[in-house]
Amino acid sequence: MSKTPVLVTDGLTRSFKQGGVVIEVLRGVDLSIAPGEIVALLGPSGSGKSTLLQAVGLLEGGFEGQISIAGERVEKHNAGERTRVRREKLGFVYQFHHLLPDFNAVENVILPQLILGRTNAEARDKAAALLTDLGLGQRLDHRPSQLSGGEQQRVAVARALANEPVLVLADEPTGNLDEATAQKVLAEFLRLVRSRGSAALVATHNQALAQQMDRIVTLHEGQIED
Ligand SMILES: Nc1ncnc2c1ncn2[C@@H]1O[C@H](COP(=O)(O)OP(=O)(O)OP(=O)(O)O)[C@@H](O)[C@H]1O
Repeated sequence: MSKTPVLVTDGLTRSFKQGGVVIEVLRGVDLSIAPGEIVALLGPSGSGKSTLLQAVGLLEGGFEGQISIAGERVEKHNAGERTRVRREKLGFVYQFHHLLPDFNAVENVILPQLILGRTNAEARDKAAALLTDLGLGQRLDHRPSQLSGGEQQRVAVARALANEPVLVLADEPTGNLDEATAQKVLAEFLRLVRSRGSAALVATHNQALAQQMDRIVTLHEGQIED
C-alpha cells in the first residue's frame, strides 16, 4: 500500500461574516491521515467539524490553506477537477442518508459507479456484494421507504464505498439512529471500511463510538488538538 497520506491539510482556515462580525471557524487546521487510517473528529457543537469535512470534501470554497488528497494538491482545482477527485477518491456518508427515493437499494449503489464508467453488470455485481456484506442481501430491490433507518444508513455506507475511495468522509453517520442501532451500523461501517482498505474521517459527538476508531482528533478553537 502507498505510504502517501490520503489527506493532508496545511493551515486550513475558514471564516464567515455574520452581521458585520467575522467568525473564524477554522484557524489553521493541520491534519494528516494515513492510508487505511480511521480518524474520529470530535469537538463541541459549532466547533467546525462539518465545515472541515466540507472543505476537504471539496464541497465548499472560501477557505485558505492547502489540501492534498492522495498526493494531489486540490485547493486550486476548478469545479470539474473537484468533481473528478470527489468521484474517484472520496466517499461520503451523512447524518441523513440522501438516498434517491425512487430507486431501490442496489440501484442507489450502482449509480455512482456508472458515473465513474463501470458497466451496468460490473456495477450491479459490486453493489450486490457490498449490500450482501452489510446483511441486506434480501433487500436489494427495496426502496429507501421500505427500509428501516439503520438499513437506509447501511445502503448509504455501501454507496460511499462503491467506487473504492481512498478516503470516506462521514458527518455524524449514525447521528439519526437510536444508540443500539448506531452502534451496530458503526461497527458494520468500520468493518467494511477496514476490509476495503479505505481511510475515513468521521465527525461525531459520541465519545464511545469515537473510541472504536484508530485515532481521535479534537477541534478546539478552530485548531486540531491531538
Ligand atoms: N454558511 C455559513 N455562514 C455563516 N456561518 C456559518 C456557515 N456555516 C457554518 N457557519 C458557522 O460556523 C460554525 C461551525 O459550524 P459547523 O457546522 O462546521 O460546526 P459543527 O462542529 O459541525 O457543529 P455540529 O456538531 O453542531 O454539527 C458555527 O458557528 C456556524 O454557525
